[in-house]
Amino acid sequence: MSETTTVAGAARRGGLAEEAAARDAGDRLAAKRAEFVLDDTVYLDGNSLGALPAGVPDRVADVVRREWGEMRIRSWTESGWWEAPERIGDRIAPLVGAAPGQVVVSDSTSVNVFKAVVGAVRIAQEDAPGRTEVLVDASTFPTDGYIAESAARMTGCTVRPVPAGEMAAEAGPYTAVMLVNHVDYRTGELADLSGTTRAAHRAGARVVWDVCHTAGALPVDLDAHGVDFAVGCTYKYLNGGPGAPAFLYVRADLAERFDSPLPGWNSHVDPFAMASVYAAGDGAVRGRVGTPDILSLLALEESLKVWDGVDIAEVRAKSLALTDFFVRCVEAYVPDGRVHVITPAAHERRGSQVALRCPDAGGVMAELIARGVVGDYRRPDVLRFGFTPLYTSFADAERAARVLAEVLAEATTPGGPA
Ligand SMILES: Cc1ncc(COP(=O)(O)O)c(C=O)c1O
Ligand SMILES: Nc1c(O)cccc1C(=O)C[C@H](N)C(=O)O
Repeated sequence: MSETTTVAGAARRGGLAEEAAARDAGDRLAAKRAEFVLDDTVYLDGNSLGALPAGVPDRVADVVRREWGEMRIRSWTESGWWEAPERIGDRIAPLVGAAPGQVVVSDSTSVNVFKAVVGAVRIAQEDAPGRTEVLVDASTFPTDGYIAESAARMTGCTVRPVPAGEMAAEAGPYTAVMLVNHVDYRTGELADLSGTTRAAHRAGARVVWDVCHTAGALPVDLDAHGVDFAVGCTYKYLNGGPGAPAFLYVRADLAERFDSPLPGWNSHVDPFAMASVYAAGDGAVRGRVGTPDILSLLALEESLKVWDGVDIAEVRAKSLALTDFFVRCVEAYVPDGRVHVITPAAHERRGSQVALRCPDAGGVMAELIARGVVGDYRRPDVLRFGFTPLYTSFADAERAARVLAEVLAEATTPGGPA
């Protein structure tokens, strides 16, 4: 590298580092970072596993020692364990634009995909028995595709993969259900929830949205858009912890018609009647199956306190500013042609991550992690950086791009990291 290039590079870096500092100083969400357990690492993997909210360890210890250790069985009633799936569902509801009573926290996202797809097909076929097609977005997270395939077989349907952007045009008289990922987990592309839902309904079909990558990252507005069913995980932007239970949304006016394919005793109208004949409970309760995972549920409940007083619209504004800024830093620092941004530039088509196509992405990410910048690698050639506005700073974005440029510069040097 010539001396002139080095000087020009330093000036550019200086400008962006100063801009990052100024933006952090004016960031109204900046104080939220102190509510998480973080270190000097630049953590850009909150779209896979959110960071630990600081209140969780003490709360979990209290649940284990006092509620379980001392109160034992009494806690099902006296500590509010039994109602936790609906209570915590109601805490998540405003974050995804749902009125109370429609969200239950239970099981994994995969299991909820099953409940939602079968439930939606049953409703669609009740309305029109000839509907035998399930459209699944072609670049779906794999679990949704696998489960849709099985759900389809069980309901006399077949699955047809269609790109998320073409779903609206592809829905027809045979379509029972469309299962769509709100954000493409690999590229970060945001699907058109409003238009696709409208198109599904125009065609007489039902729609199931997987909002794993948008819940807690941007306004989802499930009620406003008339979504039928939605599922989402709580361990990404909702910071519920590894394996935290997922949620299921069933629109209020469909609740009565939701015929769950997993009608466990917890979803019964009177579970402790221990009746031999099943009678579904009302509202969100219908989404339950068996005994809730109380330790994880209550850890999640504590995690959700970081959202007190937070406006999701403000989170979205910061997410877009962070991702715009990160892309600018990458373009300024990384030598031309070394990476290709595959996340759409248009705000209305972008989630809360930036994905870069890069040869030897696996080796590059390993080196980034070794240098304190944690993103993730998705095979074969994608570097993925998730931006969690509650704890990611503009300085983090600048440092991540700077370290990426260093790693890539060394990779082209004989004996360099990649
Ligand atoms: C879009 C999407 N759906 C589902 C899942 C996972 O589902 P589960 O929580 O059942 O592992 C993930 C991530 O793991 C995901 O990104
Ligand atoms: N759920 C995960 C897990 O149990 C282990 C490792 C990663 C995950 C993920 O969440 C992956 C994530 N859904 C993705 O978008 O790639």
